[in-house]
Amino acid sequence: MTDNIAWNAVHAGYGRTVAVEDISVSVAPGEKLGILGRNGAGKTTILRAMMGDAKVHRGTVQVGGADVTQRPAFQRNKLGVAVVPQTRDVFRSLTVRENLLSASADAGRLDHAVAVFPRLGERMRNLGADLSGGEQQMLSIARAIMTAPRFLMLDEPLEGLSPTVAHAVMDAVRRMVTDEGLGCVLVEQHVRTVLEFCDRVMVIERGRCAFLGTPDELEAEGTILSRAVGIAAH
Ligand SMILES: Nc1ncnc2c1ncn2[C@@H]1O[C@H](COP(=O)(O)OP(=O)(O)OP(=O)(O)O)[C@@H](O)[C@H]1O
Repeated sequence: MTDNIAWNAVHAGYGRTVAVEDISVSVAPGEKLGILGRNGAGKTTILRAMMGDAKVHRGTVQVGGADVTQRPAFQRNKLGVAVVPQTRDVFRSLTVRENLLSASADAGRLDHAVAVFPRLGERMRNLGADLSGGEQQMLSIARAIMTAPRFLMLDEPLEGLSPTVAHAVMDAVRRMVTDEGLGCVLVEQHVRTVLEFCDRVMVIERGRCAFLGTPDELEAEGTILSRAVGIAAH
């Protein structure tokens, strides 16, 4: 358990507002947790609470057994947690290479990032602004893995991507989970992708956990999916 990241009875939000309540879940190395819920349910806030970007009113967040609730945001990254935000974290005026090296100057990590996303290797001298949406998403994920995280949290990484590119992105993440033991938290609107990719799924409904279990258990429940996510189970 001490290798995990964990949310322990977390109430979190912005200023005095509480956006999520009583969230408890942990993710082990090599595990894939999906978070589903309607728009505004609180999914991003759960990721932000882990990164120190949302205020934790009650409860604690832990990385590798250490309570990081009161620690500054940059320290969470140092401890091995990275997030790929929904906004795609890419500098448009820098080349792909400069984008990667701005996340970490470690040239060895550059080789790793290109091995994960060979397409970026062909675009090293292109500006971030000149990349396709799919390439920008690959670069955003590649920037996150430059810091050699043990846990990667992805916020709606497939938004706006074609099915082929979405497949390539998820394949790359899957390889890192399998080959490197990366722990993964995936917030995604593509419900089928979450059910197929993840070992466990948490469903958030109006800021609270409505379900936590395996994809099979969730599909068996049926009504939660249609109520909290808006799709039929089958
Ligand atoms: N910076 C902020 N300041 C104040 N309230 C915020 C802020 N960010 C989000 N909220 C509010 O917190 C609640 C949860 O938002 P959150 O972004 O976590 O939901 P979400 O499930 O990720 O939604 P979406 O699927 O639309 O991205 C919403 O009511 C939202 O309006």
